[in-house]
Amino acid sequence: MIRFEQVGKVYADGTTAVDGLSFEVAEGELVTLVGPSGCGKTTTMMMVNRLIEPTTGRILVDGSDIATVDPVELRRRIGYVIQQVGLFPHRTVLDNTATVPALLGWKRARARARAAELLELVGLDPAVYGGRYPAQLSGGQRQRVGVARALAADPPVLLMDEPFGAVDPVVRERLQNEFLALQSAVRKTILMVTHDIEEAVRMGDRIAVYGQGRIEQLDTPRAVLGTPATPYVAGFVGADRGLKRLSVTAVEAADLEQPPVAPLGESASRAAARLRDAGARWAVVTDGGGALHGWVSAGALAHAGGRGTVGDLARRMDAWVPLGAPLKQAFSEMLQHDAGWVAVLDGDRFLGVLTPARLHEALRRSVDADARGLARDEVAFDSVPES
Ligand SMILES: Nc1ncnc2c1ncn2[C@@H]1O[C@H](COP(=O)(O)OP(=O)(O)OP(=O)(O)O)[C@@H](O)[C@H]1O
Repeated sequence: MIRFEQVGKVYADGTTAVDGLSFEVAEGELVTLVGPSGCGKTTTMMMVNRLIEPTTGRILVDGSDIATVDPVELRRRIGYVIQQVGLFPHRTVLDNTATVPALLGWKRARARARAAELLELVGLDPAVYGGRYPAQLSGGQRQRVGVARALAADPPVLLMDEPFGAVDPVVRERLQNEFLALQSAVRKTILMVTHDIEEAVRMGDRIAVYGQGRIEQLDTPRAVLGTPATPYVAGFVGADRGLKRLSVTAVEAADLEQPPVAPLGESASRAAARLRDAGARWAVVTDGGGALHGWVSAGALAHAGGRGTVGDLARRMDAWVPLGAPLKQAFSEMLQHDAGWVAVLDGDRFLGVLTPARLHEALRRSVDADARGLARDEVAFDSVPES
């Protein structure tokens, strides 16, 4: 846990970088600090590992006032990931990753084994990359090594300053997703600085939106996008904040449509008759246990001339998302597979489909629910006026 109590920093030349900061990052929580250049984000973060000393107030890490902890000792308990990564150029990837365990006095074999494990965790095969030097890696690979190194000594707290800033947007999104998956396993307490609101929304359990030297709003991404606390925050999150909500609004069971379902073994003629009666143009195909197999069109069933089973005519269904995935992922699957709907699964069990109309509905209900302080399932489908 990291706790700021009335923390301020005035630099020697009289610049007030931050003033009266009081907030907490709970254990296992990831808080993103976002705001324009020069608003005090980096100063805030660097005070936590005492690379910068506050002029007023105090900061507690896991209950102890860090002013009373030896800075070197403190930094060993706090992983630090920075944009320039800061790998040692003349040390191999494995040795770079093992830096902190080595400083902590671990035996060489143990430190290297731990480093190899961490490289594996961030998606770098230690047998391939462990012996390379930083210059022999791509930008994205270097960033992964930076993350592996910060995690190597298993510190409870991580500070990340624009950790994915130096790579192109595609690699950045992949690294962000990988890091989120990693975080759901390791549950570190994290402060992450970014100037990119998209990144803040995607990564943060909560977002602190900075104005000049102070926090204007500290809340969940949904709340910041849905009900910005001040005109400044509204301006900062942008006019397209409705679109950004796609990233933070989950697919729920109530959003789904239930098309006809045909099991693999059903005869084509029976399925054709059912679809005709239902006026449906296609059906979802499941195996005997309710798992998604694919889909079949009414046309294909009708043309089969009464022969064969649904399984003979079924096509693959690649557009699917797990229940709870962000709406953005569902939308992206639709576009990528040029599909008019995506299947939604719980494990491999088919639950229903999300159509563009239902996606739009889910988004509008979520906006309405936030505005009224309700859960989404408390907002009736027809309560949202057509825009
Ligand atoms: N050593 C220093 N001496 C004087 N002023 C400083 C010093 N370091 C930072 N500042 C000033 O403090 C303010 C906050 O800087 P800080 O680096 O914390 O901002 P930031 O939000 O991280 O910005 P960026 O997104 O550009 O990195 C700025 O006005 C900056 O010019």
